[in-house]
Amino acid sequence: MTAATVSTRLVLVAACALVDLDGRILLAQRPEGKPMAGLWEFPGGKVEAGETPETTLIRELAEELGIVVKEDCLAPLTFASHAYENFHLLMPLYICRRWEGMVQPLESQKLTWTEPKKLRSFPMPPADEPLIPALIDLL
Ligand SMILES: Nc1nc2c([nH]c(=O)n2[C@H]2C[C@H](O)[C@@H](COP(=O)(O)OP(=O)(O)OP(=O)(O)O)O2)c(=O)[nH]1
Repeated sequence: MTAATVSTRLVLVAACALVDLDGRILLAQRPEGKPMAGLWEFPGGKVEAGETPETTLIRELAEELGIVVKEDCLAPLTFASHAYENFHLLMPLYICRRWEGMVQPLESQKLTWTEPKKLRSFPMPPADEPLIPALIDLL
């Protein structure tokens, strides 16, 4: 089997950098018991059958944070393409500056708002590190 035919599972995850009025970004800590527990990530989740990345984010942001986001408030910024051991992650990253409701940790996850230039002080999944310069440039 050549490298080109080795099968790897492609997992599509939609993620969102929520940006507040001070230009800070929301990170959520992955809970104990999950892979990469303790690392800080952008809210989001796997795109399920029948969903678009935008509808996934609208669902996940409501479930995880209790906020209502409209599709036209989700702006694509960049994406991650990263080979994990068991799957290949393809993760579009959106920016959202406008939502309804107060951000709450509905899944008992720790949340933090951080300035873009301090993002590197939070341990993040390896797929996320290449995304940081795009956020610093934008904000
Ligand atoms: N939401 C999010 N997921 C990320 C980021 N970076 C990164 O590598 N991931 C990975 C972690 C997971 O393997 C996958 C997200 O899927 P998920 O949140 O539905 O998966 P999970 O492991 O928490 O839980 P499960 O649904 O598989 O039980 O993408 C990120 O910044 N945000």
